[in-house]
Amino acid sequence: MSDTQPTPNAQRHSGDYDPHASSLRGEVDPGVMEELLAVRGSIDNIDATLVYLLAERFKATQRVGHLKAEHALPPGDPGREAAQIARLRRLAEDAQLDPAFAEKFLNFIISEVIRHHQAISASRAGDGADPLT
Ligand SMILES: C=C(O[C@@H]1C=C(C(=O)O)C=C[C@H]1O)C(=O)O
Repeated sequence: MSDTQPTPNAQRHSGDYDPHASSLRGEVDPGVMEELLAVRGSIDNIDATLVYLLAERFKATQRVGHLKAEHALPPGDPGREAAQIARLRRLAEDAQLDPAFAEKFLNFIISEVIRHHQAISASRAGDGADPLT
């Protein structure tokens, strides 16, 4: 990359991350290690993308949290969640991803979102609780 090009966020904020860090050094054939590192480069790119996607999703759900608190709506919406989970399970099947994993992953995220919504609502109610935002 030339000096005049802006550095992508993923590289700018990677700190002292060593993409070659491994406990396998010296134990693996150098050719195998080379291939492993090439694949790990893709894994690192995917992980960085996941972080950015999750950050955007949480920005959106925080807006929903404030809207719900403002209008005294409950933090969770089980009807919406059931529809989301059914949809994600179908998408996972199409993508050859384990649907049970997709469901568990979405439930994990949603439970964190609901926790945030509860905190937003509590802080609006003036009970001194810190919002998790
Ligand atoms: C974001 C919302 O709040 C909760 C979180 C959801 C999510 O993370 O997708 C979905 C439903 C709600 O339980 C919402 O109601 O849309």
